Amino acid sequence: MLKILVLYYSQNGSVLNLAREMAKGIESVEGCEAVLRTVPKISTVCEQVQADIPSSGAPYATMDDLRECAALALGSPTRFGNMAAAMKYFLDGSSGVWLSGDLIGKPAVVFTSTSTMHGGQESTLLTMMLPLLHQGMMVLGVPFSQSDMSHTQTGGTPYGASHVAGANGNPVLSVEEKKVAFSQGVRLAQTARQLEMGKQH
Ligand SMILES: Cc1cc2nc3c(=O)[nH]c(=O)nc-3n(C[C@H](O)[C@H](O)[C@H](O)COP(=O)(O)O)c2cc1C
Repeated sequence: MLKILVLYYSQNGSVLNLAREMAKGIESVEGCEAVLRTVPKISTVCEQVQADIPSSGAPYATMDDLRECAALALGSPTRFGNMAAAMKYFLDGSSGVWLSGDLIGKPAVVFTSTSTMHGGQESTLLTMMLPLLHQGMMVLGVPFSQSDMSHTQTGGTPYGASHVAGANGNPVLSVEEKKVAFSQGVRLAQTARQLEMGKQH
């Protein structure tokens, strides 16, 4: 089984729902398993620590999850046009993985959620790609052959799946947002599989 890491941060469930659709897409590809992981909140109060295991939801990711994955789907809410600090903090701790080169040549995708339509989805998605490129990953987008991309009235971008949650933070995905996220999971898993098969020859 190829383990594909779906690493996300979500406060109100929007990015979590995208992660779940992505995982369904991954698991629809034969031989691929989605491993859902999250990261803890961070605090400006340095003394404050969280339990090692969250009280509910996906377990916290470790650096070994990163090292051992065959591919990575990385999701974060948009915070002022960028990824959330909690995800950035986790990635900033991955220099050991960078030194080992364990992510070089592995495929990756990114996804996000915003409250507003023009609130920075593209800037978040594009900047989330940067640490992955430094890690040597091969970043995939969403092609317009995915027909929902041309019809969506909410989320779904060529840079990655997305959701527009609105002012009240509604985490329920539109049909198109679900389909774009699912298809991105499929594309990631199929690419990981093809790369794996190439190694075996
Ligand atoms: C500190 C902060 C900054 C935010 N910045 C933006 C932003 O730049 N653009 C935007 O449209 N929404 C912004 N939002 C809203 C979130 O991106 C949005 O509610 C998202 O759907 C949350 O995802 P989640 O439900 O997975 O936590 C911000 C929210 C917070 C708390």
